[in-house]
Amino acid sequence: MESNDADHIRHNDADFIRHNLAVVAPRAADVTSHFYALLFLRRPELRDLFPPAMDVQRDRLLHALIRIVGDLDDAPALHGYLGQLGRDHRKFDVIAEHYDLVGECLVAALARYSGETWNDAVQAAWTRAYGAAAGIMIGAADEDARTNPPHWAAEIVSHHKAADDIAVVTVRPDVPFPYRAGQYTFLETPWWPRVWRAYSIANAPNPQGLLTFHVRSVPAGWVSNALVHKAKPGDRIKLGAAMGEMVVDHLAPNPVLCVAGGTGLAPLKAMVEELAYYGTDRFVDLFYGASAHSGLYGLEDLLRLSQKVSWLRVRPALDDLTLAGISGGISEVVGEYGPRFDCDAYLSGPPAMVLDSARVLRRLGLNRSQIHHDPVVGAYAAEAEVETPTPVAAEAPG
Ligand SMILES: NC(=O)C1=CN([C@@H]2O[C@H](COP(=O)(O)OP(=O)(O)OC[C@H]3O[C@@H](n4cnc5c(N)ncnc54)[C@H](O)[C@@H]3O)[C@@H](O)[C@H]2O)C=CC1
Repeated sequence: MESNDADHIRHNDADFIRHNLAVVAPRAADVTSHFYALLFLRRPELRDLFPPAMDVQRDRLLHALIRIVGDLDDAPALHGYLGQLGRDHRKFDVIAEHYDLVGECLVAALARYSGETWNDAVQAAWTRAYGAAAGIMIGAADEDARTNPPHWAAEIVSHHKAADDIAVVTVRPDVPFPYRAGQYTFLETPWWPRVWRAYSIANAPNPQGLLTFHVRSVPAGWVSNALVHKAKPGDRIKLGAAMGEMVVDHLAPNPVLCVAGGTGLAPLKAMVEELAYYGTDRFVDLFYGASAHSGLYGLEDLLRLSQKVSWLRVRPALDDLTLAGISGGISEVVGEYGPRFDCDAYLSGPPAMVLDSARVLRRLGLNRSQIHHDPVVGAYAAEAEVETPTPVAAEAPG
């Protein structure tokens, strides 16, 4: 496949691609299955780069395509996303020479499910666009390789159960792992090679270089079950590069609203820690909801911190119980106790909670630019290892 160094996708090509993706959308699962079948037929050895079960992988490809097509008219966003994707693919041992074959298989799979709407113009548009996208991914991966390893090996240094199904796992990477509070990363465990799952880092960067993760085991969740029930100090895992744009500016003057649901607390806890570290003047109102009491496993630490500093207020809520005068689902609670109109809001928890809270905040008058959360599939696919959410306006890292 022809490779194109252009760092943008032509306007006309974008129209052809959008139209074609709408045509194949009802058969999207077949397109991705066919794509991988072609890829492994042509280069069987590439099968070893992927996990034994391909369902999550197929969804990730689809989400990535949807995200790319959604950003076709926004060159900086597209560039940023593709760069991140290129860097992230280093952890799968993907190298530049794989990209041409991937492009050929993708175009062949699209052609097969496009029926009579497929023609030379559509093929040329996909080929050029893929060449440009691959060029950006390869460039970002090469650049990253100058300073970073493809992944970070790390040792588990502590493991404790915060509840029957929740573990707080702390690891020490062998070499420094650069990240910002609020970001997430993908983890690979020794029990499930090639199966990477996203978790947010639950602490701010610290001089010891330790990273903590909050993991809830979900039914049939391979990685989460291994991390909660099998992992112990001394075990070794791998981490992909840090990703995500949900970071907080500790110098801004306006208040911060955090809405956490269950283990979605992790990135918000890291952000609060970072604000504490820099001695912020920002007022932080943290709503923390869970469906069951065990989901409030992080409450004690937060309350302790809120007693020490004047800028943090923590308001827990349980779905069916009144706690400190508050009860109900966390998005309703936020709606009722209302944020300040000039705040920056950070949301993290189950996808439905994030979307619901965002809707509530919009209704209360916050702009889109004031509301921050990870991509609605991306980080949350973390624990949704089996039921992958429907790809609405979504991306999945990897
Ligand atoms: N472990 C991690 O690093 C991270 C985890 N997450 C995600 O956070 C979620 C945590 O789940 P659990 O601990 O089981 O939380 P949970 O089931 O205890 O729910 C937490 C809160 O979300 C609200 N909620 C749940 N479903 C809702 C819905 N359909 N509409 C509106 N609100 C809803 C509940 O009212 C509750 O207040 C998982 O989806 C996980 O993938 C997100 C970011 C990081």
